[in-house]
Amino acid sequence: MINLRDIAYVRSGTADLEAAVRFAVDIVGLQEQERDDGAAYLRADHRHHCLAFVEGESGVLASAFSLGDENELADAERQLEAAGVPVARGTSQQARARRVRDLLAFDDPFGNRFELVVDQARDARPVAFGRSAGITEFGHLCVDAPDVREAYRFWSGLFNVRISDWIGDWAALLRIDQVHHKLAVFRGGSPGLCHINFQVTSLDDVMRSWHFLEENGVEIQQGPGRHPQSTAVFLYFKGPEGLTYEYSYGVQLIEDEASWQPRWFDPMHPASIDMWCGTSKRVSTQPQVRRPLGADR
Ligand SMILES: O=C(O)c1cccc(O)c1O
Ligand SMILES: [Fe+2]
Repeated sequence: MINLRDIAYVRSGTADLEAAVRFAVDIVGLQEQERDDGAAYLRADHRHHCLAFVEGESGVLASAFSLGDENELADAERQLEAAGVPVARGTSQQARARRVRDLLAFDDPFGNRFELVVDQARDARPVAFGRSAGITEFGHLCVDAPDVREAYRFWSGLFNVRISDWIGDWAALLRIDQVHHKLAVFRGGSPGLCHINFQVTSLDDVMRSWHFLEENGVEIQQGPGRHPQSTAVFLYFKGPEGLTYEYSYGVQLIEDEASWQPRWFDPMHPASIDMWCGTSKRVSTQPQVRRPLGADR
């Protein structure tokens, strides 16, 4: 089993690097750590960066997890190849571009590109946030997949990934440590990044950001609301080129691994994504789990 230690970064292609960076800094509140060779690195916490925009075609390029050391990376390569998953070992140039010591890349069964990295650079300085959104850390990443249960079988079969909760077969919330989830898989017609999440310090941060985003004409995708799964108060909003961001406050920890029982939330009810809504009778026979990216994907 491959032991994922933490999420590391998301790399996203952008046709307008300046617009992507300005939004990430001025609106989301991240720090522009540096630019280098057509890429811009955005920081939220101790990581050198958690989001890299790369000049080129729009769309997610890769999502990365960190492993413990080079031995675990070599072992992961062996295990993936033994499972018939093609692996590409990163070059020193690619590692440098990611500010890691070494990496490998593979695709999930649906074509989502993932990278496993070791020794992601850490920055010991305080984060110089673009605005005071209250961000504490890069919280989780969510990818799209046509078959969420197949995605779960892939991740739980090869990695230390456990199911924390289901929203029907529309979404799987997956943990690799005590945090309720660091990886989520949403049902989508094609591979892609569903959203990237940042944890914030307080409920006030979520609500203040809501007003800030509204005042700045940013498209709110959903929320403020409260997820019944992690119990986090959330707010999804849309950045340039369809990149959806999520702030959330209050994600629960699963501290008693042995006794945790995954729950199955009814996707037909809006309260399954936002427990503050949908108190009227069931209003539709269609799944109400409004994907943060909208059902059209
Ligand atoms: O935090 C959660 O529980 C959650 C639930 C559904 C979808 C999400 O994006 C979430 O972050
Ligand atoms: Fe989320």
